[in-house]
Amino acid sequence: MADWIARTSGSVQGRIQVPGDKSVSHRAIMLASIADGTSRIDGFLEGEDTRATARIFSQLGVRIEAPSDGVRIVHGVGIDGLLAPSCELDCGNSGTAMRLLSGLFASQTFASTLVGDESLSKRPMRRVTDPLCSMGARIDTEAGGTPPLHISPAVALVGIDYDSPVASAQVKSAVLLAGLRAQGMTSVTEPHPTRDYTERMLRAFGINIDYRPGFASLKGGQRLRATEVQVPGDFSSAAFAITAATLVPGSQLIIENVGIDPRRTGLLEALRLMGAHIDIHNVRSGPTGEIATLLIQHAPLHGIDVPVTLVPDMIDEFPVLFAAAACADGVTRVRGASELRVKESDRISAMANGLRALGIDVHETDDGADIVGGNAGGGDVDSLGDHRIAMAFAVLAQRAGGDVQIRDIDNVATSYPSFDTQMRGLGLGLEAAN
Ligand SMILES: O=C(O)C1=C[C@@H](OP(=O)(O)O)[C@@H](O)[C@H](O)C1
Ligand SMILES: C=C(OP(=O)(O)O)C(=O)O
Repeated sequence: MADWIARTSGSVQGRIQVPGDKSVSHRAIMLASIADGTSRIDGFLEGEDTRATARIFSQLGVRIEAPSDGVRIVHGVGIDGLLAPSCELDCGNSGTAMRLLSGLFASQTFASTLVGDESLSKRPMRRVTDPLCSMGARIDTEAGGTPPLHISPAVALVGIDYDSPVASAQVKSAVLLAGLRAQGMTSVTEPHPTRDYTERMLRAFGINIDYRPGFASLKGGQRLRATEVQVPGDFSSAAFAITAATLVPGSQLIIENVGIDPRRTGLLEALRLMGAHIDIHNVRSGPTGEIATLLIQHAPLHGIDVPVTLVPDMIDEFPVLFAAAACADGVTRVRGASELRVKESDRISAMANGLRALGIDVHETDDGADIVGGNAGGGDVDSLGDHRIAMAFAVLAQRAGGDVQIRDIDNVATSYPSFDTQMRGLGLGLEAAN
């Protein structure tokens, strides 16, 4: 189990591109694998989560070439061409992989078992198995609704008009992917619009799909056509450098080629409400939403009540928002974010405990926290094996009064393997502990 030591260094300076978007990379492999023909993916995230998805399709008979870093050539086998697996399919740490694949495999005529690591094995799966089973799928979980998922060969799925109780792109995507091979129409309505990459990318792969914010609908029985996918930089990875540059005096940072879809960039809004200086330049449209260059300068922050409507748009960015709040003047209140308790770790407690270990006052609630900005000191924090908790504390340490030891950082490789090298290149104080 590896640790980091992170500490204040100089200002954050430079120009970077962050690795490819994780959500788009997962979907690109999945859709290209079940398409007719050969697809090319550029900018693929070379992370453990997305590589796990690619490995699963290789185990189902899809030939996937990796001629160079970030490139995949996927020889699609068609929607009915996947082969029965001869082993359990390992989704690693990835909720996205397990939930989306449960939808895709629910309609297959072979049995499959989806397993995950210790963290994924604790995450709730009924949010996907309930709607899938009401379409006719047969999926068994552990007693508490947790993995492994044992998916029985499908008889015939029927379309569903699903009113999702949770704002989750993973739930929406699982139902839509099952709908590809279901009889009739499959529709999903969400309580709050979430990222629409599945919808956009299905359309790019030739599927006739109707969608608008908070709603998507498609007819079963269509086939996918191979295409080229250009994966944008992952805003959720950019979030760490954005926050570091905001927090450290004298910083000036440029991040190029980042996806700025509004369903992903709630953190920009929240940081701006707190006083951040972030400019967006060179906006252009791409197949998965707008892409831009971000220019960030240091600015002193003040506490805010994070608007509840922003929560789904920044769902993966709360760990680093907590870090920003710890350095802000006054109290930052987060509410309506109970989903954070069922991510790779319970992200509310993980952040609250770590912040307290550094001397920051935090009051937890069921669905959020009040973070009292102050002067963080050095100390020892446990990431609980959660990539985003580890990276958030690496950012906060740049403003701490002493060394911060961050425990259990290996899982950073799931989403951002080059994080430490890239951050050191920008001037952050971050090294492996021995
Ligand atoms: O669809 C996706 O790619 C994702 C959706 C979000 O999860 P939920 O659907 O559980 O909100 C997000 O937290 C996750 O990192 C990726
Ligand atoms: C929650 C995350 O991913 P997943 O749900 O795919 O594990 C994340 O990357 O922060």
